[in-house]
Amino acid sequence: MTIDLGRPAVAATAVRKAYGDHVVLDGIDLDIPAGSVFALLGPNGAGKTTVVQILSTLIRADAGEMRVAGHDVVRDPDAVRAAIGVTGQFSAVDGFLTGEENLLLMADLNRLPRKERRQSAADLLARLDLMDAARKPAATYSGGMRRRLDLAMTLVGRPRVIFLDEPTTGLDPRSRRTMWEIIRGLVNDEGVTILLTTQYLEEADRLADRIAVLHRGKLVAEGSPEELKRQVGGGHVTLRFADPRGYDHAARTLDVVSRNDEARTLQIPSQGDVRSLRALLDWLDHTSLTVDELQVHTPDLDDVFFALTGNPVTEQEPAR
Ligand SMILES: Nc1ncnc2c1ncn2[C@@H]1O[C@H](COP(=O)(O)OP(=O)(O)OP(=O)(O)O)[C@@H](O)[C@H]1O
Repeated sequence: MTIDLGRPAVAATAVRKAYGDHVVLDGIDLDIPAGSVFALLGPNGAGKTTVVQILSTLIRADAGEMRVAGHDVVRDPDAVRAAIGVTGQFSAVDGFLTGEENLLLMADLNRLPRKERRQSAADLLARLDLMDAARKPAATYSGGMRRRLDLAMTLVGRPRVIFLDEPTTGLDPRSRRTMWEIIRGLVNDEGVTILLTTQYLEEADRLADRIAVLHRGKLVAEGSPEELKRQVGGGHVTLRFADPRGYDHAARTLDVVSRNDEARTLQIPSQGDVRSLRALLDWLDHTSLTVDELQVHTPDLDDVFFALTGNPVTEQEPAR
């Protein structure tokens, strides 16, 4: 597999798409270096799937220049299709076939040499943690297993650029973590480029080298996870105190972002990292204050949207 590290795997400028007078994408620019993970973050209806559909040649933009894996999306869609893999919210998995049969079928469709097909299927089943279920019908798979099989099917064609549309939406935390490990492994081991869409800041944070936030048809922020979190802030620890004296003392001494005198709770800014939590716990120990409850709140999509747009997350009404 060729790895063109540093060269853009996806380069798009001024991409526009409207449905009637619904402007879904209002001039979007993307520049994704090969061998990196890029996360497009936004709530329901923000236009994330539309971006994936346009870049993967499934639908046409109204305007804009787009190149994927070096090929022009409009003028050379076949070359783009040959270089990419897409897994979306609607899976290509056939429930009547076993995991292995689904992969062999895909190998067939991708015209893999006959003697490589079984090996390719076996390798992918191992890599995607599906060995135990290889001979079971996909209809019996859990949501996480189905997503992994779907991704395995995409990998049969050895794509250089992979679009993952909300790869973990609806999965339980354990399946989500397994998926994250697999995605990160793909980038580290094979140098593929991944554009993933997500509604979860935590997912973008864990996986992406760069994150862009989509809001009302425009990218309202772009940067590394650290840059974005710095911009957003929003992390805090909530402390609930057992008695009013302790509460008053803490309220006077700590750096408090908000307080609720009735519930005797204080919110202290914190990114939730071990060092600042330890410092806070040490201080509580030292002062012998009794805390009934401690809750850590790490920034999420709500915080991102509030910080960047002044609006809470709602289903996105596209620009008109
Ligand atoms: N074929 C279509 N005809 C009309 N409107 C459409 C069509 N496809 C998408 N839209 C609208 O475009 C907007 C963006 O949709 P899109 O699916 O790209 O959002 P999304 O960010 O992927 O959201 P979700 O997380 O719900 O998938 C929505 O308002 C949607 O209703």
